[in-house]
Amino acid sequence: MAASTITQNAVKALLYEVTTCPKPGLVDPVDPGSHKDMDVFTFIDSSLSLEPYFTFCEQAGSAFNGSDLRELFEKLRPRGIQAEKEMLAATHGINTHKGAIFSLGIFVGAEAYVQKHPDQDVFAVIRQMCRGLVKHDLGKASAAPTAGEKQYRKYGLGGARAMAEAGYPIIEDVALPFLAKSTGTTNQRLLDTLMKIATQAADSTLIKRAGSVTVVKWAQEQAQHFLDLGGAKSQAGMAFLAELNVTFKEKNYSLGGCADLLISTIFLALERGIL
Ligand SMILES: CC(C)(COP(=O)(O)OP(=O)(O)OC[C@H]1O[C@@H](n2cnc3c(N)ncnc32)[C@H](O[C@H]2O[C@H](COP(=O)(O)OP(=O)(O)OP(=O)(O)O)[C@@H](O)[C@H]2O)[C@@H]1O)[C@@H](O)C(=O)NCCC(=O)NCCS
Ligand SMILES: Nc1ncnc2[nH]cnc12
Repeated sequence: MAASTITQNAVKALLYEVTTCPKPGLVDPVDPGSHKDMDVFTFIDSSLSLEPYFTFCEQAGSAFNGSDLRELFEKLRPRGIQAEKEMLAATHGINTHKGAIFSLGIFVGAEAYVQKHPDQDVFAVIRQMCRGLVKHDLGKASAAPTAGEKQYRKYGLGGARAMAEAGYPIIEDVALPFLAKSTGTTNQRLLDTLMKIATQAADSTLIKRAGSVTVVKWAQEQAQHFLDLGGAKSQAGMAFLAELNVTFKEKNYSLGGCADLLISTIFLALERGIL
C-alpha cells in the first residue's frame, strides 16, 4: 500500500537533506565529509528502511486520543529503538539517522495528531509529548553512557532530548521562518537554512568529535560569517564554505545534529507547502 503524505514527506525530508550540497563535514552526493564510513547511498538505503517506522508513528499519532501526550511518546519509543536496528541492518551497521529517528519520529507523530486536532500546534504538542524527558533519560547515570549522556554530565547540555522537551524552538522561531523567507534554488535555500541552524544549535555530534564544548561558539561564528558573505547565492559565501569543508574534514568535525534539525525543518516545510 502506498505510504501516505505525512510518511512520504518524512522520507522525502531525509533525501532532500542528504542531497543538499556542499555541506561542511557532512555527507552529500559529492563528498562524504568527515564520515569515512558512509556515503549518499548509505543514506538512501537508511531513508527507505525507515518508511515503516514513520508509518507507525503517523498511525500512532492519528489514533491517539488520550489526555497525556507523554503516552504517545512512550508508544513511539520502543518502535524507535526497533527502527534503529532496521536502519543498522540497511546500512550494514553504520549510524546514519539515529538522531533523525528520534526527532523526525516525534514530528511525524505530532503532525498526525494535529491533523486530527487542528486546534493544536505541532510544537506545543511536542512539548507535551516530551515533558520531563531529559530528567527521565539522564537524571540517573547509566552503565554505558552515550555521547548525549556524557555531555549532560560534563556540561549540563541536554542535546537532542533538551531540544525535543523545549518543542524545538530553533525550528519554530528560527529555521522554519528563515526557510519560508529564503530565495534561490531549493539547494541554495536548504544550504542557507542548514547554516542558519548552525548559528544557533549546540550540536552534540560536533562536541563529541571536537572533544570540547568550546567548538560550538566557533562553529556558530563560521556559520554566521557564511550568511554575512551572502550565503549560497554568493560566490564569496560558496568560496568560504569550500574552505570550511576542508577545515571540518581536517578536524573530523560534523554537524550531524544540525543536519537532523534541517531534516525536521524540511519535513514541516513540505507539510506546509513552503517547499
Ligand atoms: C534520545 C536519543 C537521541 C539518545 O541518543 P544520545 O544519548 O546519543 O543523544 P545525543 O547525542 O544528544 O543525540 C543523538 C543524536 O541526535 C543528533 N543531535 C545531536 N545534537 C542535536 C541537537 N542539538 N538537536 C537535535 N539533534 C541532535 C545527532 O544525530 C546525528 O549525528 C549522528 C551522526 O554523527 P556521528 O558523529 O557520525 O555519530 P556516530 O556514528 O555515533 O559517531 P562516529 O562513530 O561516526 O564518530 C547521526 O545519529 C545523526 O542522526 C546525535 O548523534 C536516541 O538515540 C534514543 O534514545 N533513541 C531510542 C529510541 C527513541 O527514543 N526513539 C524516539 C521515538 S519518537
Ligand atoms: N548528511 C549527513 N551527514 C552526516 N550525518 C548526518 N546525519 C543526518 N544527515 C547527515
